[in-house]
Formats: sequence, C-alpha cells, structure tokens
Amino acid sequence: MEPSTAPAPVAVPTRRHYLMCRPEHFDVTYAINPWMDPAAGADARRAVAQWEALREAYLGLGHEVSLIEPVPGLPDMVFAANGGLVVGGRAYGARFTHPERRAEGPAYMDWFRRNGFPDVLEPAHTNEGEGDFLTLDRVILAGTGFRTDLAAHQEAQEFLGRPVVTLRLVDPRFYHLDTALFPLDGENVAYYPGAFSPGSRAVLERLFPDALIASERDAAVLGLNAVSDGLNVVVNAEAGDLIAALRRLGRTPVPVDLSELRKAGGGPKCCTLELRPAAALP
Ligand SMILES: CN(C)C(=N)NCCC[C@H](N)C(=O)O
Repeated sequence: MEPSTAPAPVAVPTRRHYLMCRPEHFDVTYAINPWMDPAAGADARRAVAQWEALREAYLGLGHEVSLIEPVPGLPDMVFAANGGLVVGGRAYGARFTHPERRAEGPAYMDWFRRNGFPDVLEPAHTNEGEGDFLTLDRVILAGTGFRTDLAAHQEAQEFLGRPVVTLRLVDPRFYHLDTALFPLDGENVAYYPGAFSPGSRAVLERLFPDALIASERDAAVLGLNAVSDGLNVVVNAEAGDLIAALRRLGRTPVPVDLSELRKAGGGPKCCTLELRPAAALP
C-alpha cells in the first residue's frame, strides 16, 4: 500500500438506496469464473446469514434497502450489482454473458419497471450492470475484457447522457470492474493496478492522481469489491491492509464476512445495486 501524501479530504456520507436479493437459492453449481468450484458447492444457509449481516450493516448506516424476489434455479441472482445500472432514475438493463445467468436480466428489468424506474433500456449489447459500470459524479467507469462488451459502454453513455470511460481488465480473477476498483466517493477511487492493461492504468493515473492503491493481497480477497457512501466503506473483513489505509484516509471501514458468497466470486458490492434517483448526482 503506498502512503498518501495528500491531506485527507473531509469525507461526507450520503444516504443511499440499494437493491439486494436474499441468497435463498444460492449454490455453486457451475463455474463461470476462477473462484467457482461446483465440486465444493456452497452452503445457502450460511450465505443467507452473511448476507443478512450485510443488509443490517446498510440499515445501521441509515441507508434504504429494497429487495427483489430470488428466483429458483438462478443461484447467482444474489449478485444484484450485475442486474443493471440505475443513474438519474433511468435503468440500463443487463444482458448476461453466460447462459446460466441470462434469465436474471429480464427479472431485474421487470423489478425496475414495477418499482419506480419505468424508464428501462433493454440492452442490445452484453453487459453485467454495476459489475462493470461504476458511477462517479462526472464519469462512469466501465470495464471490458471478460464480460461487458465495448459496445455496451457506448450504449450506456447514450442512454444515460454521462461520459463513460473504458477500462480494460486483464486478469481473469478480476473479471468485473468492481472486483478491482471502487469509488471512495464521487471523485476518487481505490484500485488494484495489476487488474488493468497498461493503457488503462495510465488512464486511471491521469484521472485519479490521489487514488488509494491497493495491494494484490487485498484484491485477492475481493477487498476492492467494496461499497462506500462517501464516508463508511463496507468491505470484506480479510482486506486488512486496505482497511488500515481507509482509516488513515479518514474513512470508516465497516468490515463484513461474505466468505460463503466469495465461493461464487462475489463480495459486498456484488450483492448491492445502487438505485440513483433523478437528481441524486450533480
Ligand atoms: C461484480 N462482481 C464481482 C460480481 N457481481 N460478482 C458476482 C458474480 C458471480 C457470478 N458467479 C459470476 O461469475 O457472474
């Protein structure tokens, strides 16, 4: 972890609205990323207990949490972040890469339409929602390389009217952008450089000269799959160096144990889709 020389900015939390999906049907029955081992499976009861603690953490921080009904036969549906991208009250739907998850896209789009987000774009291009689109005040950062197509970056930009900056992922362990980077607030990010192509690393250095640079050790426990409200950072408890660095930056880490969900390759952010109403961003 590189020490920060810049004075810590004053961190201000804002109240968020999250969508989550209880992992009632969670299991590891197929392998679509290097974290998944169907022979080992997973324990849905343990996953539900860990997920409940995550939901409690958000409620304890004063955030609103809405729930989508889990669908039998869709064990990865708990990873709500992949279900779409909601910015300015508009919902850009997901279109999953792997057939095993394809039915999740319409399920989430249906939820958006029925729950106050009628302006939904059914995507023409493959994209896995907030797994590969991370929203800051001025730009949306977008990952490609493993799941989300480059053409989806354009599609999201046109639909949402916000600049989308493409970042290329190169390490299969970090197959979604939100495994390798998270917004600390509306203007700055934390990331693991090894997950990105040289050109994308240069882009990140230009855009975020004061970024928090995370180690491979923290990235390898999905420490960067974290959720910040501007002050409080809900983060995998095993990411010790990252947690210490957040404290030094004046942030409040909120460690959680999602080790059961990590068996499918997910962490706190994967379980959390932010619903940004119109006028929530500058
Ligand atoms: C953004 N991230 C990392 C996630 N939302 N990950 C969860 C997806 C896990 C699922 N088994 C898959 O491979 O699609």
